[in-house]
Amino acid sequence: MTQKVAVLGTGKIGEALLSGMIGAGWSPADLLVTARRPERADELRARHGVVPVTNAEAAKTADTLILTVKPQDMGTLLDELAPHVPADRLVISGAAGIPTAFFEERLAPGTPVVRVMTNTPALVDEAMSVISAGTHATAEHLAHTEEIFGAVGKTLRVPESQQDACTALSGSGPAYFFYLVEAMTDAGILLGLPRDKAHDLIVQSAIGAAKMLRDSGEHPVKLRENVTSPAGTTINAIRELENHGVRAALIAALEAARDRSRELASGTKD
Ligand SMILES: NC(=O)C1=CN([C@@H]2O[C@H](COP(=O)(O)OP(=O)(O)OC[C@H]3O[C@@H](n4cnc5c(N)ncnc54)[C@H](O)[C@@H]3O)[C@@H](O)[C@H]2O)C=CC1
Ligand SMILES: O=C(O)[C@@H]1CCC=N1
Repeated sequence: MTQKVAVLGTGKIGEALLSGMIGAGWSPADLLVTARRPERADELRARHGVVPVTNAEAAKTADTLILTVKPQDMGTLLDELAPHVPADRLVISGAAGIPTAFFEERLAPGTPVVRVMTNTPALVDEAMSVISAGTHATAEHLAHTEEIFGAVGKTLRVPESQQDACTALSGSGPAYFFYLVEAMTDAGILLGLPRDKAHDLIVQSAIGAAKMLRDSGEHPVKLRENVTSPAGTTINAIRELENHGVRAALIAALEAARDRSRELASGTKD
């Protein structure tokens, strides 16, 4: 039997996932989508050939439901879905903060729930998706979730107690790198480079550094030491980063993101 997968609330993350799944060989005819606005549903059908349905239809028809609405919209979506979701459906949440218990309390007893935190590099099949089982999710449900999210990048299983930390690290992680690139490009302007050239230099340096981090097997400290010549340029920059507390700022920033993820657990906090 064909496995139908529905993405409910198909915004940025939902569409990235769909696109990756189709690229990995899923048939668009087996992918159902829901959207709040009819124009958005039409756009998704035109772009990907997927099948727009209502939330209730998705709940009745699909074997796997992937919920990708904002955490603050999850309670309303679940109120709408709960009467229609049979207990043998796999429900995957892609929302920040919301624990699997939130879904289990609102859906039929025994419904398997898996929580996933992915990130926007899903758009280029380089996502990091972190996966945790709820009370009733089996090894098979986790494997199916890995198959879906494996279409857009890497996956890692973690205990649900680590999800808020992972959200701070990899869920929000791309934003920190974009922020760094933005700030370093400004520095290039200060040093007299045209913006487009500064941007290209930084982006290629970021790609090179990311590949070395992933492929060299070296610790980041060693990689940084290799750049840092005695009495050279880099150590002067590093001293300024330390003087300005950048390491402490990053630690505090990620702690704040983790705390916000915890706050979102109720599914109502604006
Ligand atoms: N943007 C990011 O970097 C990441 C986001 N997430 C999580 O993914 C989820 C989605 O985030 P985005 O894609 O950025 O948001 P988004 O706002 O682009 O997409 C959410 C979509 O859900 C739709 N929606 C809301 N209520 C609905 C309903 N009842 N029925 C049908 N559609 C409904 C909205 O119209 C919107 O198109 C969030 O829970 C977020 O925490 C996870 C990892 C990374
Ligand atoms: O900022 C957010 O809440 C979402 C979750 C992780 C990345 N973006």
